[in-house]
Amino acid sequence: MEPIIKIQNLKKSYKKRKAKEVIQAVKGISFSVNRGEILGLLGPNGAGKSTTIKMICGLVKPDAGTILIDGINNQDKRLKALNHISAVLEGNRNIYWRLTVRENLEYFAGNRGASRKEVAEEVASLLEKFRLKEKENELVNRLSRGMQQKLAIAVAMLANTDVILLDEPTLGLDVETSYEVRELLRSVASEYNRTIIISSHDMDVIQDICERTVIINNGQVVTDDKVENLLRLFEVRAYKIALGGLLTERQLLLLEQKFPHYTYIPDTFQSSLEVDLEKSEEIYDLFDILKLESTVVESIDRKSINFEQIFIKIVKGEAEHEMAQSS
Ligand SMILES: Nc1ncnc2c1ncn2[C@@H]1O[C@H](COP(=O)(O)OP(=O)(O)OP(=O)(O)O)[C@@H](O)[C@H]1O
Repeated sequence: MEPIIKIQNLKKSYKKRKAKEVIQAVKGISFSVNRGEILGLLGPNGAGKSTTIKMICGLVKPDAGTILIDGINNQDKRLKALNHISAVLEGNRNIYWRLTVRENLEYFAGNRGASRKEVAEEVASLLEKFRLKEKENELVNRLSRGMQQKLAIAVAMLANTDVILLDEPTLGLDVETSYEVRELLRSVASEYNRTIIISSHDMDVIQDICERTVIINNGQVVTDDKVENLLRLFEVRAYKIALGGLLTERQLLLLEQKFPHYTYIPDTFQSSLEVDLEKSEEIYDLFDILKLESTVVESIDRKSINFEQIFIKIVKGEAEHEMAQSS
């Protein structure tokens, strides 16, 4: 099936107002988004995520490259392409702060030209699904951040677009509401077959609900893979070893040469050593180094790695070997 969004070689530079300096925010980004998929768009601060999202929504004009939305070029046929997208960006500007929850839902449902009966049914179902019923007559500006966020997502759903773009959907939410929003997003994608693109710094949320992630760094895509694959790829050869004493200078030097990204926490009674192996066989090299000074190995465990740690490795460029071996 054709992807719902296809981005090819997208570029965008900004000119700084006073200085003559040009900032290349996006330097040739390409990726696709499949229908019904929840995709995480990640990257450190300033990587180019917001610029990319704004170009997809037609808020910023690219210098080069194409964005096809359901096969329609969003430069040539802007309105037709944008009919497929709704966005909940920073500050939830897609809802009216001086209207109540119910008024917002009725307004946006009515906007689509639905009949009174349809509007009433849809509003009732969304109030129920998003657990907003008890606050239906509350003004938006008096709601908690979590309630506002749920309403903003409900309103984005009302537009009936194929794609919903969300910028930091769980930012500032308490744990319980964050889980509720995650659950809602999962069901929006599966029950209503919507495609969701999430930009977030919360790796827990990404690991929890995204099937695939596109990681951007310095204006370029550095990883485009399923979350599951990345977790498997990185988990498999990370070891945590408890040692019955300290390592010597000589051992540390050899470790540095063989496993440049090792972590060593010295302790006279029980030191800890964490090593990422490129190949499983390298465990023997590690044992050779330990054997040199007859270091006692008290335990050896597979280190569990979460998505946040993987993200940091990828962004710091420490992941080249893992990525190269998987491709
Ligand atoms: N309107 C603008 N004028 C000038 N420079 C800009 C503008 N918008 C973004 N930039 C610059 O472009 C680069 C990419 O910014 P962008 O906001 O796309 O990154 P981001 O990945 O969304 O970052 P964050 O996670 O901090 O929101 C940054 O260096 C930023 O300072």
